[in-house]
Amino acid sequence: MTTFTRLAIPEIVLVQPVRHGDARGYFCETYKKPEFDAFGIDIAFVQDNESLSREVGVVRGLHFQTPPQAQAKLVRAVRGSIFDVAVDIRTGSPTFGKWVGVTLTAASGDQLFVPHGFAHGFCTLEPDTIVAYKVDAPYSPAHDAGIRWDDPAIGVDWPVEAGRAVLSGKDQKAPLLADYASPFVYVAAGA
Ligand SMILES: Cc1cn([C@H]2C[C@H](O)[C@@H](COP(=O)(O)OP(=O)(O)O[C@H]3O[C@H](C)C(=O)[C@H](O)[C@H]3O)O2)c(=O)[nH]c1=O
Repeated sequence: MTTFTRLAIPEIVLVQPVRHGDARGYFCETYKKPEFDAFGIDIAFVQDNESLSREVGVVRGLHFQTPPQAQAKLVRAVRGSIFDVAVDIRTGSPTFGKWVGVTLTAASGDQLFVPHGFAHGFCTLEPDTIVAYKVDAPYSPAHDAGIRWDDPAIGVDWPVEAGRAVLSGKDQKAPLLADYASPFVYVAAGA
């Protein structure tokens, strides 16, 4: 059975599927909806993504899609490894502007679930790292948004020096969280 562990921000969940090893290698059910339903995550993924980052220190993020095309994500490294980060951008949240980060490696098969209302990004820890992730809304350029990866008010402890990060032009120009009117609003669990 897959293990689900809520992290310091409880909406962010470490997901650890079982690998069935044998002399050939292993078999792993990398996603099984009934297990997510049983844990209490009601999700219907509609798109699978994959990105290759050739260098160590590639930072992709901090990204999200705005409502009504907000995306929850289930992220894993299928080659190499990443430091994966989620930032709470839900206005009114007790953890607004706070972040959690975990190391995801192809070797471990660990995954991170990031729900709506969180910016997501990662930094590669090995060359030629491939990241695969499922999303529950299709890509919508009109709803694609981001905040600065190195926003000092968020203070993500990235494993790369600021001047050595490999960034897209878009990510270099992203706004600080303080300068961004987040469209996400916190709703307490069970409210
Ligand atoms: C996200 C996405 C991108 N694209 C196209 C758009 C560009 O022509 C090209 C690269 O896009 P971008 O620079 O936004 O790719 P990343 O920097 O890896 O973005 C991702 O980075 C972080 C880690 C995320 O969590 C998001 O899923 C996503 O924003 O792929 C598509 O065609 N479909 C898509 O779903």
